[in-house]
Amino acid sequence: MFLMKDIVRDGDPVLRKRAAKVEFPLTSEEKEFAHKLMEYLEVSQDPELCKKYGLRAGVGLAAPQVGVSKQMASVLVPADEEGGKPQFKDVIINPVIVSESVQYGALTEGEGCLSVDKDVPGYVPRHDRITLKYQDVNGETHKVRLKHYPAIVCQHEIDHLHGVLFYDHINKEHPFKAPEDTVLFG
Ligand SMILES: O=CN(O)C[C@@H](CC1CCCC1)C(=O)N1NCCC[C@H]1C(=O)Nc1ccccn1
Ligand code: NI
Repeated sequence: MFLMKDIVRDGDPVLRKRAAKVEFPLTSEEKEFAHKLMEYLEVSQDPELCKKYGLRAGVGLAAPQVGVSKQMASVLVPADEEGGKPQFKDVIINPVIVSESVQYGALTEGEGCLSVDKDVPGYVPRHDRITLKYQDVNGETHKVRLKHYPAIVCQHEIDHLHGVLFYDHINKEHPFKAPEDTVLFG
């Protein structure tokens, strides 16, 4: 199981590389790796296990964050209300945003990253709605329309696969200035 010691931190060049496309069928090692990417999120979102293993709870984890420069990331966006099913849950492989809203969305409290230990305050403007195409571990292609928080999370993960970190998007002069009619939420 991945632990915090396995998570690569900002400054390591692997976080600034463009990750390689994944070929199908996946090797058994790649299948196991994809499972571990999701397992981290599941364990970290369980308060007891999170504490037991000293994890930082996360809703996404990209392969480069554990030193693997491959186009693969796990996303687990919890249900809005207790006990509901997750808003989005899958390991997205070779993801491509095929269309995106003109309108921006941003988390009111800004973003963080398991690979960035410092706080970087400011809005991270992203597309409020996206159409995402990706392959799952079985090589099945999915095309999903996401909006608001799930869309933000997937864009944060896809950025990692392109060597981009959240604070690259923060306006240096006016960190809490967002583009016109940005949807602020969270
Ligand atoms: O690339 C992936 N990462 O860097 C993990 C990040 C991904 C999110 C950051 C903003 C959008 C995607 C992550 O999850 N976090 N960032 C740092 C600490 C907090 C943590 C978080 O938001 N946790 C959380 C939220 C709701 C429910 C449970 N846990
Ligand atoms: Ni991150």
